[in-house]
Amino acid sequence: KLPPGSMGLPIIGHSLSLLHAMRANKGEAWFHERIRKYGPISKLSLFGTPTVFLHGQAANIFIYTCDSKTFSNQQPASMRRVCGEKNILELSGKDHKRIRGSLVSFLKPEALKQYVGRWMKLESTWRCVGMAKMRSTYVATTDVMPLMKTLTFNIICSLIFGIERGARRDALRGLFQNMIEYQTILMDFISEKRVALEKKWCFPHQDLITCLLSIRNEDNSALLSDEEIEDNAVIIMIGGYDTSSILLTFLIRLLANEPSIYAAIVQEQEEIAKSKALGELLTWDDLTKMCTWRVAMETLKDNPSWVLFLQEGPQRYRIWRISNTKRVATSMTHMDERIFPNPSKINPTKFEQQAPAPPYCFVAFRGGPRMCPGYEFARIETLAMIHYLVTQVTCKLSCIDDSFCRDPMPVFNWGY
Ligand code: HEM
Repeated sequence: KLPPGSMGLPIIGHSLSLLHAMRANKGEAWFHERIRKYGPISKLSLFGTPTVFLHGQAANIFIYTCDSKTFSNQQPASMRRVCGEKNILELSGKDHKRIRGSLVSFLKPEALKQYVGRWMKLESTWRCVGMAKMRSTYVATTDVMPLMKTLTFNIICSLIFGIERGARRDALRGLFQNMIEYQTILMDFISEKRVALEKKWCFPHQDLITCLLSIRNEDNSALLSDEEIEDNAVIIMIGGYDTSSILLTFLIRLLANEPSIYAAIVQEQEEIAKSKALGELLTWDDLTKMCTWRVAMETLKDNPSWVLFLQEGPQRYRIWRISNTKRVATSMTHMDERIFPNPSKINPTKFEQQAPAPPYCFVAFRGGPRMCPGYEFARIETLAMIHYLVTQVTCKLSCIDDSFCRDPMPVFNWGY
């Protein structure tokens, strides 16, 4: 039996109050209040659909490991139109395993290690966006989010297409706003790279596209179709661009707000910089030594940047007898006192001092068979960026208002 009020107003349900809370960046308080009133599992009506609210480690394990008949990972129709039917988020079973295996063969640490030097040449990226010019003691914070977007876009272009500068990359950035044209240019890239591979003008692990084109079945036929490569290059661009730029923006905001954390990070990064000869690049070993990633994890704990859409599969999920379950909140475990004591206090040593969090409780990168395959790439990208940032410029907030709202991704009120 449902507690009175748990479903909200007829038709509207709780949509307006949740939207209002999210826009005011009080979404978390809204969810806490719900847990307090109705417990960790409750039913509500959101955006015209009956919805289940689940909270806790067991709920996360269930959501992240159940089969696609219970919940499918399908994205909303608008997202499907943009990313195509063959993108990894839409797939399940053998197809999901095949595509994921191909992506992971390029994104796993052993593979990334070979490219770390190339990608870590971020100084050139900084120069491209005029960062080097800002060697003063002051960065205009209104520029942080767009700047991070430019930088992460450039890096992801290097990862997917192997292009590091030039008019073609600039054109891609403009086209990314218009997906149809972007997809056309992507198909051109796939054809060009196929020819380049045949003529041995490039090597198979040069970039993501050459890697995916080179993976073969036992009979030497291609493992992935062009459509699969195209759709997954789009999803990597979307998955690895907004998320990383949002993480970096939150991290820079944190450094500007927390002088002691900032000082510790500057000290760590300057020691690494001093140990290098002039022009020597960061290495994989440098990155693994950096405690700065713990601060990034704390930032992600507070601000997960991914919205998860799940849909009920053909087999109805009977416990709650919900006919059309649409959205599930999973990151509330980050704020659970019993799992992360004093959860909203940013303390980078927390991950060091405490026993590791129980599985499926820190879920900024999800968990289980669909856990983010870009985790290691996001880690090296973030660390390299912060290394160059704190050793070259000083971060200060230039305005008092550093608030943001969720739409549903974070939108920084001072950012655009
Ligand atoms: C701070 C950075 C990042 C965060 C917080 C993040 C977070 C996530 C999360 C929560 C998921 C699960 C989505 C779901 O449940 O449907 C996911 C999936 C995924 N992410 Fe990331 N991600 C980040 C960076 C990246 C990067 C850099 C790449 C690629 C280079 C990437 C590629 C993907 C892909 C392909 C999936 C789908 C995996 C699958 O369905 O098997 N992500 N990510």
